[in-house]
This record gives sequence, structure tokens and C-alpha cells, in this order.
Amino acid sequence: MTATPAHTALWPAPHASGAVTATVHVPGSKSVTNRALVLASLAAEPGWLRRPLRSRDTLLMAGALRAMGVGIEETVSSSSSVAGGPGEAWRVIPSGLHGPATVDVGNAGTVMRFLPPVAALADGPIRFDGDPRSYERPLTGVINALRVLGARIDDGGRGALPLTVHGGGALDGGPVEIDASSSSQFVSALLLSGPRFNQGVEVRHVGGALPSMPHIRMTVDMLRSAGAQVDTPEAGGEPNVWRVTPGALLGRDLTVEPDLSNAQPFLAAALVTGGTVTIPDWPAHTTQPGDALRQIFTEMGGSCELTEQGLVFTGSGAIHGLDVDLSEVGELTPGIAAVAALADSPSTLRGVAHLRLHETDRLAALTKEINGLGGDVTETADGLHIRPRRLRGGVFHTYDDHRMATAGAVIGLAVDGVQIENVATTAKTLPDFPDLWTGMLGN
Ligand SMILES: O=C(O)C1=C[C@@H](OP(=O)(O)O)[C@@H](O)[C@H](O)C1
Ligand SMILES: C=C(OP(=O)(O)O)C(=O)O
Repeated sequence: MTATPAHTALWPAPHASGAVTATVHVPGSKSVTNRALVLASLAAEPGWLRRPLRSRDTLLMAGALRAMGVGIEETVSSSSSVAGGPGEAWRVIPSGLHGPATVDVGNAGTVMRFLPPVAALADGPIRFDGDPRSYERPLTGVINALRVLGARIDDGGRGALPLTVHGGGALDGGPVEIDASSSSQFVSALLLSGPRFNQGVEVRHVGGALPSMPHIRMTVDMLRSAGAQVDTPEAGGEPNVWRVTPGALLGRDLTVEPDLSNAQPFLAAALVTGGTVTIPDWPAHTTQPGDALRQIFTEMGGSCELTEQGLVFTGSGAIHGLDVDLSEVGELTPGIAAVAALADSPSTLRGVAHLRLHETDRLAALTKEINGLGGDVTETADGLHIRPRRLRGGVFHTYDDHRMATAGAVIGLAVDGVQIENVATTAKTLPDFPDLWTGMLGN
């Protein structure tokens, strides 16, 4: 969070007049789409990406890879006879990566962390720049590791963006120690390009607790599906050590799962209004952290069932507070905080100090904006205490954070007169949010 922003456009968050009943088709996962784009670009043969997420973060990723020479062709198929069914499909055609090129990372953690290792494999200079907030987000783990692995990087001594990676067409690779306690994306970044390093890579995390472990498991799973050999702590290896063997990556035909973290506000709508929301294509098995919502929102008063139609989530009308460690699923915090502010008992959200360095300082932003509506939230060293109180309408600022906007919309269902400042910031991962939201409410 920075200083209170000037009001840009205000979006009146719709108030729910009763229990919501809806089926919501949630677009593809940001985290899967951006990993798939990187892996397909590093592969030895072309691949397909079906039902990719089309949002600011994924278009920035595609644009950056194109700038380095990768072919990404966007096609739309209306035929269900095409493998993967109707919808959008991207054909990714790898080629020799090269500079000079400029990469706009926006404020996408996946782009600013996953692509410097790719750039180190390119031939020529690749300049990275982005939104002002991207300069403040941690990157030293990736920069220092790449230097140890043989890359030349000019970051003006900042340890942050903007920077230039002077790619030499190949990278030695080998063992490296990093402190990834500020972002799991440091580990994912090094592993994703690891098969293409001459010696592969051995990443050893040293430092405080590692957040967002499901996202690291997603990286490992997707690498293995592309033919990479990865040794992990889970597979009987050393704790906090991951090894990727050098080797060619396969071109895949991958259909992207719905983004379960973006399903969160819609599930919250069922919980908050005592209604029922169905999310089609909810995967039976997934590494996405959003799958934890089945348990978390059940503990908060709902119930759910995985059916042929998808995940059917039903609210009971009651909303309970909870005491929960969210370190594995940090990106769910804003949505959980919004529901907790409407609950019948207090909540403690723990294990998420690193959210201070996300799109905005999410702990400060949630505290300020919920309290601005009459709430009683205090920050702790690693999270939030939320004591529910009757809330009133008012402006809910978003600080260019998509998950602040969707959290405000959840509160608006129950509290009349909430106005979301800059709802368009949801374009980072869910450009259709306002339409999906009003559609869900039958407007
Ligand atoms: O690898 C990924 O796709 C992500 C990892 C997490 O980052 P942090 O570990 O920095 O929280 C998560 O919060 C982010 O939204 C997406
Ligand atoms: C933290 C998030 O994004 P990023 O990938 O930019 O880190 C998020 O989407 O909640």
C-alpha cells in the first residue's frame, strides 16, 4: 500500500437482495498458463495451450516470450471436435531465444521472476522494466542465483527492477543457495528453466519458512509432465532442496484448469448470501492453492460437493470466523479476510507476512479499507486479527491490486453502498470480473 490513491472510477458493488444461485465459468489459471508458456517456449518442439487465461499477466508473459523470438499463435476454435473442445488455443513454437529485447513485466510476479532465467539462455541483452510497484517487489534471490549460475546481469546495484540480463546463449547452471522466504516464485523460476542449463540446477532454500508450497509443487508437476527429471524433498530428498536434470522438454497439448483462486469471490458469494454457486470443471486433483477453499470455506460455514457439474458450494446463512495459517495459500488472504469481516466471530489469519510485498502491502490495505467501512481489523507481525462489526457503505480502495477489488465486491454483497475504486484492476488476472459478478447476481 502507498498513500491513499486519488479516486479513479468508482464501481458500485452490487448488493445481494437474497441467496445467490448461479453457475460461474471461471477462466483459466494464471499460474498454470504462465508456467505452461515458459515451458512450451523452452521445449524442443511446438506445443498447444488450450483455454489459456487471457489477462494482463498472461498477455505480458506471451508478449515477453515473443519479444525473445518465440512464436505464439492465438487461435479460437468453435468446434468441439477439436481436441480440448471449443474455445481459445495458443500454439507455441519455440525458436532460438535472442535479444535485444525489452520485457514489460507490469506487476506480474510470474513474469518478473520466471523470465530472467529464460533471458540468461537467450543470445543478447534483454531489458526488464515494469510498473513502479514492480521495483519494490523482491527479486534479489533470482538475480544473485543467476549470477552464481553464470549469468551477467546489470541491475545498477539495486537488486531489483529495472535490469538487463546479458544473455550468452547458454548458462552453466549447477548448485545454488537462495533465500526464498519472501517469494516461492524464486524457486519456481530457477526450476522452470533448469532443464535447459548445461548442468541442470540444484536449488537449496536457506532462510525462513518458504511460502506458497503448492505453487512449487505445481512447478515440479508441470516440469515432470514436460519430461523433466526433478528430485524433490517430498520424494525422499533433502529438505528444501530441488534438483533438475538437464534435458530436452517435450511440446505438450495442455488444457488449462479454471483459476481456483479466482473462483474465490464467487464461492464467497454463496457463503455470504446463504446461496449455491457451481464452478464447472473444478479439477478432482490439482496443485492449485485455491483447492484449499473447499476446506476453509466449509470451516467458515458452507458445505461443498464435487459433482459432474463441477464444485457445488452452498452457504448455510451462517458465517464463522477462524484461526488459520495461510502461508501455503497466501493469495487467498484478501478474499478470506473479506468473508471474515462479515462473520459471527473473530478470525486470526497467520503466516502471511510476505503479503506486504505483493501487488500492494495487502495486510495494510485490508486493514485500512475494512476499517474504513467501520470494521475492526489489526495487523499482526504475520497476518491479521479481524473482529467483525456492523459495516457501512463507502469507498473501498484497491491499490492496483486485483484481489483487493474482488474482496471489496464480496463485502458489497452484504453491505449496501460499497463502491470499489478502480475495479478495472481485476484485469491483472480476471478481466471479465465485473460481468461475471453481475451475471452471477442475475443482473
Ligand atoms: O508461482 C506462482 O504462480 C505464484 C506464487 C505465489 O507467490 P508468492 O510465493 O510470492 O506468494 C502466489 O502468491 C502468486 O499469486 C502466484
Ligand atoms: C501475488 C499475486 O500475484 P503475483 O503473481 O504478481 O505475485 C496474486 O495473484 O495474488
